[in-house]
Amino acid sequence: MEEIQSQSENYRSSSSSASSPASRVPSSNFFYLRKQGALRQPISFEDSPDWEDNTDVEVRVEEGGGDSINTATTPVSPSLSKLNSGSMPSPPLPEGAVVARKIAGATIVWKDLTVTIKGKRKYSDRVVKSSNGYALPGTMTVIMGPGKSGKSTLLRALAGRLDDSAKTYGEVFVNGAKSSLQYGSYGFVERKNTLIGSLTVREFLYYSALLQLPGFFYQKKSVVEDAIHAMSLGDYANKLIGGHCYMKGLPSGERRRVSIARELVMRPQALFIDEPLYHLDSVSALLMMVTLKKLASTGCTLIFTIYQSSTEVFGLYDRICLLSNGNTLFFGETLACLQHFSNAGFPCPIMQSPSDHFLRAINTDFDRIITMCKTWQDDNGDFSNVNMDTAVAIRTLEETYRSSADAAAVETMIHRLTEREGPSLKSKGKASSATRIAVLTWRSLLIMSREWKYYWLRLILCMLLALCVGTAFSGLGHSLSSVGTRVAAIFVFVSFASLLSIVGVPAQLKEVKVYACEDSNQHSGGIVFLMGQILASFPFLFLISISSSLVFYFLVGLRNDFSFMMYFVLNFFMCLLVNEGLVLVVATILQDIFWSISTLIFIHVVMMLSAGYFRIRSALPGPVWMYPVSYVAFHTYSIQGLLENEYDGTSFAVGQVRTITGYQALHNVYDVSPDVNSKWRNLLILSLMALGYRVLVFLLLHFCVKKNSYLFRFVCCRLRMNE
Ligand SMILES: Nc1ncnc2c1ncn2[C@@H]1O[C@H](COP(=O)(O)OP(=O)(O)OP(=O)(O)O)[C@@H](O)[C@H]1O
Repeated sequence: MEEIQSQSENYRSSSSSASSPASRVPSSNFFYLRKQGALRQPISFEDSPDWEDNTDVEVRVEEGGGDSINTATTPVSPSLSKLNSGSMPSPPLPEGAVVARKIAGATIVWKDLTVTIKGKRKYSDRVVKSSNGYALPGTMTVIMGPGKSGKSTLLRALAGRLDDSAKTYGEVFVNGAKSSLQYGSYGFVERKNTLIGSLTVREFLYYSALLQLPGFFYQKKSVVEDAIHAMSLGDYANKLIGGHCYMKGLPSGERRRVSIARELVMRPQALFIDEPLYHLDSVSALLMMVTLKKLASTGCTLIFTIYQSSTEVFGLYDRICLLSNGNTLFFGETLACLQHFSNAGFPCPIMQSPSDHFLRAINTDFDRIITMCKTWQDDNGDFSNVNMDTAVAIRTLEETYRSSADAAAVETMIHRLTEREGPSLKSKGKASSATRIAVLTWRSLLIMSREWKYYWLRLILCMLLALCVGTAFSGLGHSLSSVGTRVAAIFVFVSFASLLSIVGVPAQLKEVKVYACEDSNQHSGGIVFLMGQILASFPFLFLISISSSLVFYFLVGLRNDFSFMMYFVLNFFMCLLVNEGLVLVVATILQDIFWSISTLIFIHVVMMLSAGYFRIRSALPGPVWMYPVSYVAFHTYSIQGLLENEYDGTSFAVGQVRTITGYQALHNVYDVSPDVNSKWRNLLILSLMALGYRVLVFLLLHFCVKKNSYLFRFVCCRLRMNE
């Protein structure tokens, strides 16, 4: 807490303006007065960076075990020492201090940046309109505005992460050059945390480092520890992210910091965060911002979006880009923004949070509330400090900014930052695909073994089902009259066990979400994910199939031969593998637990109906039920194979002299083939189906999740509505 206090003390002295110095701010605004004797140098346009060819990276001194990221091999980037020194005062050198290298941040400049989004029909498809601004190493630049003002879109445009439906016009410069950010040089943290609850913070970051970075396993430990320290997660490092029955999971603030730490293992020069304070209380928000401020002080360029923040948190920002409906209402230092509002006729009242004031002035949603409360307001005095229609206020602020010295100063700064190219940010090495498959397999194995709802619950349910079906159909004997009942037993066991596999949907869905997040940051790939997933699932599926098959097999009294029994186990294993693929396909498309489960139950019921038990397959109506449903239903091949395995080479006595083959005994009850190799053909079809579903999942991941297709957006849209 001491640390937080000392950092929050600093914020009061942390902002000064290039064009609107603190002297212009009313002295009554006590939050924004510079502390006497503060070490911070005011930033001015004379401080614009000079790119140096010097290969040394500035060093910073940290007390033992300090929370900085050591960047011993970080390549040089522009020396912006003067600007860097502007964000936080460096502490004096304590004795025995550990020398840590600073990260060479990236200078990001955007000029006349416009983003249009296809399909966004309301009013205009221009989501960001001619935005100008810059972010410097060692500083925190915040994109602020009401909901749907284009904050996330601008952030994505700067990071080069817009999806295909968006078009960007204008220029983005990285270190003075018109180029995009390369792999490893930047990190992007999405608004929603996608973490793995069954791993500890340290494990989660370690596996993430293994997926992201090339090199030996032991080398990743130090980057993970650095990321843990940088995000002040030391106390939580060995805690399970999702908790367990006797322990609650990580609080939301710590979860958010873990999401950020994941991006830090790459030691990025720039970090983009969409809403770091999303759903955080005021204490967690302040702790988050102080931690980010500390991270920025190591040299990293931080850009993030914020909807609203407390006064204390607001004071920590270096620069603010205020958006409303895609228009830039202000870009510059935080103090200057207050001055800008004052100049436009909307001074921030004393004791009111600047961010609340800004949003109050430019958020059109307030108009509705004011109208709604008109009568009450008349009786209780005016609770609005902006006595103007919001649309007019926005126009006034926009025009005031356009003609202000702040806008001119930003243009001058942009010109200076882009007139010479600095060192380009090189792409960092990636872990090889083989390493990634091995890491994902191991990680999935760990998750599957720890999350009891993944496979353990299914194992218990399948065992119980085998016991129930086995006892219900026990003592059948091997007479001709038992054929129909035996077919029923096999059908019930296979169909119901496959149906029970649906309990794995939530876990599968989580895996898909983690994949989507990792893939968007290029930490994973479709094939890598599928290989890891399928390899890790093998031992669990085999365990389920062998244990439940054996119970069922012996209780019902199927053929007493090892090879026939092993075929039964193998067939049931393949059946579970196909079903796993089907579950993955549905979960990938629908991305929602309720809809995935409902759809899967419906698919299973339809497949059971067409599997040839309720009505023999050859008698099913041709269109739909026969073609294609009965051919697509994996139940058909599995049950057919199992029955052929059970009755192949058998014969039944009919009367005194006549005998019939197993095939003849069966073919009136279930559609089987007289061919002796048919059971193996059915097994092959099942394995091809398992493969086919994986290929389908790969295509869906590639074209729907990754490319953010219309289908995927439609589904996401519907889910957002559900939320
Ligand atoms: N992929 C997309 N397809 C269609 N419209 C989009 C897409 N992305 C953003 N938009 C639209 O662009 C506008 C700005 O969205 P954006 O997410 O950038 O705003 P925001 O300021 O971050 O808002 P919020 O904080 O509410 O998410 C919104 O009207 C949104 O509906």
